[in-house]
Amino acid sequence: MSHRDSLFSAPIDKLGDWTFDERVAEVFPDMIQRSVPGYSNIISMIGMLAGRYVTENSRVYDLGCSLGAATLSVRRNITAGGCEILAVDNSPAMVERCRRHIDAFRAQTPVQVIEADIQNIEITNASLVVLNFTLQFIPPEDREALLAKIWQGLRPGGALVLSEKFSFADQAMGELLFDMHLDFKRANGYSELEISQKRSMLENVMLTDSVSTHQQRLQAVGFKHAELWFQCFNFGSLVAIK
Ligand SMILES: Nc1ncnc2c1ncn2[C@@H]1O[C@H](C[S@+](CC[C@H]([NH3+])C(=O)[O-])CC(=O)[O-])[C@@H](O)[C@H]1O
Ligand SMILES: O=C(O)C(=O)Cc1ccccc1
Repeated sequence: MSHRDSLFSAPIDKLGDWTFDERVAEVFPDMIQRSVPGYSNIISMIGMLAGRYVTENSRVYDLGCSLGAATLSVRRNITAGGCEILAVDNSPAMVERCRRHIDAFRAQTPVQVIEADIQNIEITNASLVVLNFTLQFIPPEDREALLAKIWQGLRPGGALVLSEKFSFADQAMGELLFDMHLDFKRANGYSELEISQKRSMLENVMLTDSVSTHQQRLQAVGFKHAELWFQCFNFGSLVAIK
């Protein structure tokens, strides 16, 4: 169903900034699987968290949903009744494919796929919010305001899953984990040229924080509990409870 990512295999003249356009959307499942260590584990474990945290008559928000992988995992695992999933992305190419992808499966819980900037939507009555590798694309100065809005929109006891690529304060550890990620990409068939062209396109667009920056920000907006529950190299996921 999904095509192999060879978008950056030939030399590109002028490398612009990264965008989630048609071409990226077309190969996205292959790209993310080969680029993000732990991705499929995180997707299936978001489903397990949904089984625990999604309560009757509440909403789930999948912010930066891409093709809806997290939404589908959540939907498969919801046992509570009267729930609704809102899957939001600002890339028209992703939203169009996400709708088709989700309509291909039947299930109880309805899903609304919304084309919007997650910074502009309203969040209410949420028992679970998923930011699966999306906050890293929001300008750093806007991240706290977005998390504050999520906190406001969560029910007491509700959960936020925040998965990100991390930076590290310790330079030696940062280099080791970064290099292990490079090895992971090489092992998945990416060439040095593909790796370096993609890195340069992401440079201005995807700005990473350390785990402790994420923890401090979550605490600052009001989350009582926040912990890293998964990590593979410089990628991982936190869960925060209101
Ligand atoms: N301001 C924004 N508003 C809405 N969407 C945005 C914004 N900025 C970026 N996006 C969207 O966030 C997604 C990030 S990918 C998420 C993977 C998915 N969660 C998954 O579980 O497969 C992660 C990655 O590619 O590393 C893209 O689809 C963007 O269009
Ligand atoms: O490929 C990388 O180096 C990444 O950091 C992850 C990624 C995966 C898919 C789109 C953009 C970034």
